[in-house]
Amino acid sequence: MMNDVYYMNFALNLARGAAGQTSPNPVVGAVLVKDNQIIGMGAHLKAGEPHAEVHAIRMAGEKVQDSTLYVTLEPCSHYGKTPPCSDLVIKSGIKKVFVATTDPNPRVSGTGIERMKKAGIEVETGLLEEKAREVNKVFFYNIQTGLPFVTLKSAVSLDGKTATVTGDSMWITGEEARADVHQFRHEHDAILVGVNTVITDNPSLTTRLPNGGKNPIRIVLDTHLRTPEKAKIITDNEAPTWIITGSNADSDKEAAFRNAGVEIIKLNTPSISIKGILKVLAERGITSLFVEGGAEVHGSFLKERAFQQIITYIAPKLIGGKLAPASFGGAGFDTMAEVPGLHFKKVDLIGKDVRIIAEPR
Ligand SMILES: Nc1c(/N=C/[C@H](O)[C@H](O)[C@H](O)COP(=O)(O)O)[nH]c(=O)[nH]c1=O
Repeated sequence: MMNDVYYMNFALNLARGAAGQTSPNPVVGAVLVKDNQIIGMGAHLKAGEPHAEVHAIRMAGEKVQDSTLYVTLEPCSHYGKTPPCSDLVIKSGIKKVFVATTDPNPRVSGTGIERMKKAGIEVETGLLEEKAREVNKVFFYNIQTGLPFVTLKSAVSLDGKTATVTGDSMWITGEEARADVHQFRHEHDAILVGVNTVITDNPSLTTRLPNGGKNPIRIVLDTHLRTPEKAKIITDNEAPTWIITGSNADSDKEAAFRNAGVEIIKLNTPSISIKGILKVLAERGITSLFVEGGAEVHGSFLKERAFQQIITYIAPKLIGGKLAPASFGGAGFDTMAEVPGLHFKKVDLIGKDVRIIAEPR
């Protein structure tokens, strides 16, 4: 006899499977059960396509009558690109619904549940709520703030260095850790680096997972438009590239980049503020941002406390050198009292390296 937690975990795994595919929508999983048999399952796979509940109900067919639905997010009650799922649940004759967590959108939160209860369906909320919120932390943050969820990523030696004193950094972490990064690239709408990283590493910033994956939009913070015209991210046509510049950037170079299909976002201020660009990116539909550095960029995000999680890969190596760069540059803080506190959310061994996922307290 499988229990309710088992079925909701199954629905959460279905939701997680579509991570990186559904933006700007959340990931959602649904499982239909009758007489302790799974009769239907589904996940929301892409914005604009059917929701998880629709797939599960279609799979169940007429068996859906008097079944129990386990769904990781409250069934919608508004007409988006598809009709409301709460109406479909009612029409299908489902007799009980477990909802892991309610919709974070204050405008619709609880209305889907109310509608199903009014129709005589037994509804229980909160089963594995913590896990359900974690799996959609990007969506929840973006709905509630209107800003992109920001992840900072760095790869350091055990003594916190990102390169030797001569700038050599290939490689600090091993193949497994470097491959692990690509899953996060796949799951974020955009990836951001500073122009110094483009100049020193000439990265492609694309997602190379064994079975493909979605390339994030590539964003370069480049106040004075110093990005090399021959850089991979300008010439490879693998993914869109946006360069964010200050108001004094050289407009001749701008034209050359525009001709290469690069989007130039020229701010009306000479310098770049992180909070300012997050608003600009939100207006352009970016709901999640993966920041790969370098140190100056990380230092700016830290100073403005403009991040929601930090992913750090630590290699079992000691680079040393007083002048070797660390992962956070910039002015830093004068006193420990100013230093933002974090908490370690997840610690894993990835190959020979440690991966720590931390969040602001
Ligand atoms: N030097 C290291 C890293 N270095 C990361 C670089 O800053 C840059 O993001 C990479 O060169 C990415 O290149 P591409 O986009 O894959 O072509 N990143 C890592 O995780 N480990 C390291 O040892």
